[in-house]
Amino acid sequence: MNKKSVKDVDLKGKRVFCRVDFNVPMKDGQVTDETRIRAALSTINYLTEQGAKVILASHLGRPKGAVVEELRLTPVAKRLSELLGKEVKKADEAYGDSVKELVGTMNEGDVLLLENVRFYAGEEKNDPELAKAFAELADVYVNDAFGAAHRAHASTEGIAHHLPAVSGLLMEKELAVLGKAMSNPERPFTAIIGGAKVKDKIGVIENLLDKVDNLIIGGGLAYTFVKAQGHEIGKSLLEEDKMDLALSFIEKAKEKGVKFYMPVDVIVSDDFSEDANTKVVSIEEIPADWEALDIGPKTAEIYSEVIQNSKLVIWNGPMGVFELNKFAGGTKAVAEALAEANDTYSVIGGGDSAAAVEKFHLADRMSHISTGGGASLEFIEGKELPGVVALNDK
Ligand SMILES: Nc1ncnc2c1ncn2[C@@H]1O[C@H](COP(=O)(O)OP(=O)(O)O)[C@@H](O)[C@H]1O
Ligand SMILES: O=C(OP(=O)(O)O)[C@H](O)COP(=O)(O)O
Repeated sequence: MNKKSVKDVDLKGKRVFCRVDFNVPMKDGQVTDETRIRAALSTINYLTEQGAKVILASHLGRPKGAVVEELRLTPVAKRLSELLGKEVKKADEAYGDSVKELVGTMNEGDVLLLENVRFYAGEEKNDPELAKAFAELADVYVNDAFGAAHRAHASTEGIAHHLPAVSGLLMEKELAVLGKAMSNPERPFTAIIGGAKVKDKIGVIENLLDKVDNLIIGGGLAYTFVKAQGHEIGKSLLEEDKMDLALSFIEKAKEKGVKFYMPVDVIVSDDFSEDANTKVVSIEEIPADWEALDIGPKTAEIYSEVIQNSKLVIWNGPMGVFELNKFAGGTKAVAEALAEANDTYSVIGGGDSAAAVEKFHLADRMSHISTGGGASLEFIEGKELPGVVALNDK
């Protein structure tokens, strides 16, 4: 990476404003998935070991510029403190005199977590005044929030214009892993794109066709392609205005010699529920009143074989509605194939894909689970991430 990292600056005794992505799932005031907190530990430990005074900042949820009690970061500070094995002070604000006072009492190696930066309207607007107010708290800015790097906000972008600005270790790792995957991929290189956000993912497919050897389409995304080829898809997910684009991708794949895999069979259902009637049908035989909610067993077998024969696989988006056990088989088969493919480097991106892998207890058998869904997609699409662009060049 051509951006400076925490390893390139002197941190001893410095006040460091470190933006992290602690946007974690919570229930009844408890953190229910701490993946993102754990992922930030290496940077936080590095900063404290170097003798920095560590001021952490994060958003949580989408409070839209107002204080929302359930979105305070207090439970996160508690969990972080347990994981670090040391006290983490928690501020009730994210800038201003009370925070300055707290920072003034910090010793080298101390850790302070600011309040949710999205309690202030200026955060998402990238208000220069708020960016300046954040910057006044510190001597150095570190961005370790890969999951929010696609947002140009006051704490992810604006602040970087006021202080020496470097990446954290997680940010560096995410960019290195994804950068390697996209620029110098081991081959055969396979991308698996599924899920339900058809609009968001169309751009990714276009860019991927220039890079991959195999492109596998699954999940709700598949049926726009199936319909575009003239087949009945019943009530399956469809983005009608993307059908021409879908066809153009199939053509582009042919021109580029990319093998394009689509489901050959699917599990159809007469209702979107666990007690619905289901059956396996070939892709040409989806009944008009039914909805395809998972790939079928033949498709799962074909996809698994492609995975086993790949050296690098990027997977974003489940193959079916894995939240319901009846439609989890395709996603599970893909996750298992990735887990068993020992020679395959596997990169999982996207909140639901990561959750699926967790659900099947296969997370530790993947090579890299990205902390960013939207961010990893935008990176793979070839877009520049504002939170990275704003950092100092090496
Ligand atoms: N055939 C399908 N029909 C409807 N929804 C689907 C289908 N396959 C997968 N999904 C849904 O897609 C959602 C995940 O999509 P998406 O948000 O695009 O993935 P990710 O978060 O991994 O990027 C899941 O909730 C899953 O139930
Ligand atoms: O959870 C996040 O994004 P993701 O679900 O795409 O991984 C990030 O914390 C960014 O959050 P945002 O999409 O509210 O800006």
